[in-house]
Amino acid sequence: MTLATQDVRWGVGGLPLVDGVTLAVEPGRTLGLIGPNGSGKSSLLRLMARLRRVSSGVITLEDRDIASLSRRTFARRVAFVEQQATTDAALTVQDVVRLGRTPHRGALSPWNAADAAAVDTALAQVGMADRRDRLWHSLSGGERQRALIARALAQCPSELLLDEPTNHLDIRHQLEILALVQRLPVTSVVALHDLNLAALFCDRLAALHQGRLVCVGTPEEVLTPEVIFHVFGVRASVERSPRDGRLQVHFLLG
Ligand SMILES: Nc1ncnc2c1ncn2[C@@H]1O[C@H](COP(=O)(O)OP(=O)(O)OP(=O)(O)O)[C@@H](O)[C@H]1O
Repeated sequence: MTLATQDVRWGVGGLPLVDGVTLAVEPGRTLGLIGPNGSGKSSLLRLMARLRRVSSGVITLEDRDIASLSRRTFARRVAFVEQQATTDAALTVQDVVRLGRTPHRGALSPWNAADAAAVDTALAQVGMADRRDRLWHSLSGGERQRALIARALAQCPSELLLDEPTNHLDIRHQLEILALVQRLPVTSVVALHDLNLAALFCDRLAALHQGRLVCVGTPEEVLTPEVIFHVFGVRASVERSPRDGRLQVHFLLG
């Protein structure tokens, strides 16, 4: 396992917001975090990204407590694309993506061919190469999202954490970005609201409810009408598409 959480708890003012979560992500696979608003997905990702410290329990990367790793070692391995991340409006797309190279460069080392290649590849992967000179403030919400994903990819991480990466994206870019994440030889943890996209692109899913892990397994195991009702309070039927055999969640109204 590359990234794993063991009985992780975190809360504010005595209120548990992540409550005893034990999870492991298999190398190279994509784990989807699903759950309603406020169920703890972002909080868990922020703990895994070391932006917060666990109150108890441990998060490990290759069996080492992430709290014991140097900042640089951690940043060379793990990239995080936050929800609603902001950046300096005076920067260009290219400037922002170049920031992803920071963990790989010494304070005095010059920008080199490997840095440039990583930035070029990342921009191409998210379809932003033609907008590399655009100023941040001139970008649409979806273009910003793609630029932030490119910054994470330029970091060349072995673990990629994504909080609602498809939030601002049109359907083509939603499909392209998630297909890219699935295809990349990195271990990914992705918070997603769209259950059909989660079923399409994640190898395993973890369902959170009120900070607790309710169910973890393959999309078939997790996306059952019972789990969907328990977690989201919504009635659904789950079928296999006669066209391609993929799992499809239909929400039942009324
Ligand atoms: N710093 C904080 N102080 C107080 N409460 C917080 C803090 N951070 C998160 N919370 C609360 O913790 C709960 C979990 O929030 P979190 O953002 O992890 O949920 P989420 O599953 O990512 O939700 P969403 O789907 O809306 O993004 C929410 O009730 C939120 O208000």
